[in-house]
Amino acid sequence: MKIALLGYGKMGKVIEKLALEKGHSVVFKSTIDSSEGNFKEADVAIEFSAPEAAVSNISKALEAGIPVVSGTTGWLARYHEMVNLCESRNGSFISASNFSVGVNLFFSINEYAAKLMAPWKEYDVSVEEIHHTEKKDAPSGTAITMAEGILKHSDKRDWQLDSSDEKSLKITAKREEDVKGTHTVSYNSTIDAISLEHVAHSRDGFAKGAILAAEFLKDKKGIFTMKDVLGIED
Ligand SMILES: NC(=O)c1ccc[n+]([C@@H]2O[C@H](COP(=O)([O-])OP(=O)(O)OC[C@H]3O[C@@H](n4cnc5c(N)ncnc54)[C@H](O)[C@@H]3O)[C@@H](O)[C@H]2O)c1
Ligand SMILES: O=C(O)C1=N[C@H](C(=O)O)CCC1
Repeated sequence: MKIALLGYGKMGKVIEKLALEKGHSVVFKSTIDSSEGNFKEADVAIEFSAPEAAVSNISKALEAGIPVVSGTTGWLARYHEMVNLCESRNGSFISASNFSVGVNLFFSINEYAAKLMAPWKEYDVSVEEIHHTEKKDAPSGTAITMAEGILKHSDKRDWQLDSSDEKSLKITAKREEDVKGTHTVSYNSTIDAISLEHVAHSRDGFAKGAILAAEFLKDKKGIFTMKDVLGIED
């Protein structure tokens, strides 16, 4: 598979290493200042750039007829525009807040726990995420996906960063040197506490999942999710 890497920072570099180990090739790499290689030759584009760059990168690839796997977070208020563009071009698109297999299993565990906990009103639920200090967006896309999973089964009205309003699901975002990504959902009562946590030890899980998504998407048309890629039921 010939890959175009749109964004060649921490994630682009790990994806390149693991893709080459799997026998794929990287025919194009772009950063904010430069681009090299042949974009149009790619079978698939893997986009991990920056919140302000994602829409332009994804649009360029869809307009060129190249299937797009996008991992960039912090731009999803414009997700529907990319869905519309993909549909109008009969293209192929997967976006995920987190491509790691473990996190996608964790998303299902999180929803199951939220459903189980729903009748037990003495427990207050909250989400915490910790990432490295270079991260541009807060809360993380993963924390937002987790919050959306909890809200499906909860009386809370919405999620809010650092909220003290008890009608909102509180998300706390912490930034610490070199943390790859830690997500915790906690249920606290005056009697006890239950927490579920996912800890990423490296960026390899995100990169492996993005390559799996690219392999899945390469010869398909339409809009897919990581649940489709991994065969996880709703
Ligand atoms: N979905 C996931 O599994 C997952 C995992 C890790 C990171 N991320 C997200 O992916 C994004 C990138 O993460 P990172 O750690 O690689 O960041 P990074 O800052 O290390 O790298 C970003 C790269 O994008 C480039 N870039 C910026 N604007 C660009 C543009 N207009 N065109 C092309 N390239 C551009 C930068 O030059 C840089 O090379 C972030 O939004 C992060 O939150 C998602
Ligand atoms: O390093 C990052 O930035 C990460 N971003 C994603 C998010 O916002 O959830 C996934 C985890 C790593």
